[in-house]
Formats: sequence, structure tokens, C-alpha cells
Amino acid sequence: MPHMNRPLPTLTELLELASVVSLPLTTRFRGVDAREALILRGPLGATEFSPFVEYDDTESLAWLAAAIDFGWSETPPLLRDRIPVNATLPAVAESDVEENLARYPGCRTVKIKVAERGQSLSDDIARVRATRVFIGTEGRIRLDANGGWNVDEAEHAIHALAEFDLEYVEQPCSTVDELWEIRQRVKYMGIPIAADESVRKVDDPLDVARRGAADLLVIKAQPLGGIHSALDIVERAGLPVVVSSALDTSIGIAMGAHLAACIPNLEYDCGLATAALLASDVTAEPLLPVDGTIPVVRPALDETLVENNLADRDRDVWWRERLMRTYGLLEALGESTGRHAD
Ligand SMILES: O=C(O)CCC(=O)C1=CC=C[C@@H](O)[C@@H]1C(=O)O
Ligand SMILES: [Mg+2]
Repeated sequence: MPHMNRPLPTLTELLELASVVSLPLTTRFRGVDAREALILRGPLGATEFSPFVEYDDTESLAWLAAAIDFGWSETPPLLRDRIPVNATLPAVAESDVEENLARYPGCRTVKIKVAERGQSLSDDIARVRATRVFIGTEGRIRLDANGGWNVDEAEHAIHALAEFDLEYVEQPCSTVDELWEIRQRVKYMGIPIAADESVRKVDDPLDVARRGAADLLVIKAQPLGGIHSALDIVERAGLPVVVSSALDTSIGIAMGAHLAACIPNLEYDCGLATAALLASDVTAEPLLPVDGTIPVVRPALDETLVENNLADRDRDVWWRERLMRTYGLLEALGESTGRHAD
């Protein structure tokens, strides 16, 4: 799965090129208030290894392949220099919608988190309604349930939320079978179903497309093994895609922006505006949206910002040990496929 057109950098090299940062978030997201990431200074520019902290080493493997791909392999030809992006609205209270959306100047599309644990459908309805008021009738609203509903709950929620005019619903349920079922049930309403976790957290990312269980795919560069590997998936899936971030720093977002820039048909706004969720970043030119787009650039690290955001000593050790173990897995895979570290 990892693509590499040159030998793997050695583990010693990677460790020398690494800094571990912890960036505060403006709003709690995915249950955390800070985003930890290991930043690498690759020969082609800065790159990022930042599987979520709860992921095991096997799941982290694709993220390391992605980091090396972006830092050590040339990106395929870029077809555009800016990417239209959506605002990402965490599962905030109705009263906080306006303040959150004000961070995304010019974005005509909002992705709203719904089905948050501990909340009810009426919280979702209030958040979606406030968003529709904020963006007006021309704006586009998509929902992301992160698999939080069963099929009946999803059907009920989609009926209740359809009046707000939905562009699509992302991962309403957790399994591919459930996605297939809910897609059948809401087809008559003309609301497409997008797969996210059913692409990035499964053994076969193409299964959901092959089984006709989604209308479009959410594609994330890090969990799918990097730009080359993700492009291969996009090509083989044959469905429209939305390139999204993994709540990365602006370095990982640049990886996503480069991936999006390589995709011939980009019909939907991409989920790459999440630098707006970071209260601090590792570059002086964060990839924040301007006029609803972000640029396709490789931002330079600002070493003062890196220094100011360095993680605590114990977290630094934790990330370096994770890097070592994951590198071991990658190396073993390389050996089995004939690729070797120096
Ligand atoms: O798609 C977007 O608008 C931003 C990215 C985003 O929402 C996510 C990034 C990383 C992890 C996820 O919980 C979340 C998602 O599920 O899509
Ligand atoms: Mg999602």
C-alpha cells in the first residue's frame, strides 16, 4: 500500500528530523482540546505523521507511509493552485454557531457534526437550523455523523433534517452494510450518502464503492497511505470524492491540498479548512481559507512556532517510540515487497 519512489529514510534520519508539537484547538473537536503531531523536515519540505493518539501501530502504518511519501517523493502534476473548501462546524451549541462559522471567510459550504455522543436530535436540528440562517439559502450544508446512528435512527434524523436542504450525509452509520441500507431508504429523497470511516478505517477502502453503498467518498491523505496511494484509490473507486483533512497541522493540510490538486474532477468543496480550528500552528502562513479557498503550497516551518508549541517531554518520548514501532512495521512490509531502507 505505501508508495515510495526512493528508498525509505532511515529511522535515525527520521528521529533527527522530527519535532513533536501539541497545538491548542479553538473549539473542542473529536473529544480533544489539543492536536498532537510529529513534524518531519523532509528533503522535499516539511511533512507530518499524526495518527490520532488512540490508533494502534497497525493503523498508524498508512499515516507514516503518507508522511514519507510527502517528504521524500515528488507529487504528481498539480491541476489547480487553489482548493475550494468547506467550513467545519463541531457539535457546538446553537448559540456558538455564528462565532465558529465566522472563522471561514467566503466558504459557501458547511460540514456540520451531528449525532455527537451525549447530545440529542433536537441539538442537531438547532445547530443545522442556525447554520442555514447564517449561510442563507444559497449555502450548502452537509452533515457528518461519524457512524453515530443505527439505520432507523439515521432514517429518522435525515427526515427531520432534510428541510434544511442537505448536500449529503457523511457516514450516517458505521458499517458498509448499514450504509447500503440507509442509502436505499433515503434515495427517493435525493440525499447522497458519503463514506469516510468506511474508506479509511477498513481493510479494503474500495469495498464500499464496489458494493454501491455510497454515492461519494471522503478521501484523507494520511490514513490512506499518502498522495500516490490515495490517488490510486480515487481512480479505482470511480466515485466523486471530497478530500478532507485529518485535523492535521497546516503541514498535513498541505498534503491534502496537494492531493486535491492532482484529482481531475473535484466536484465538491473539500474539508481542508481545519487550520481554522487550531489556535496555533507550526507555520507563519497557516492554510486558512481566503474567499472560500486554500492555496496549494508547502508552507515553511516557523521554527519559533514549532519551539513554542513543543509537546511535553513525556509526550515527545511517546511519539518517538510510536514512530520507531511504526517504522519497524513499514520496514517489515518493505522487506516483504522488496523495498529496503538504506
Ligand atoms: O471534513 C472536514 O470538514 C474536516 C475534517 C473532519 O471533519 C474530520 C477530520 C478528522 C477526523 C474526523 O473526526 C473528522 C471526520 O470524520 O471527517
Ligand atoms: Mg467524517
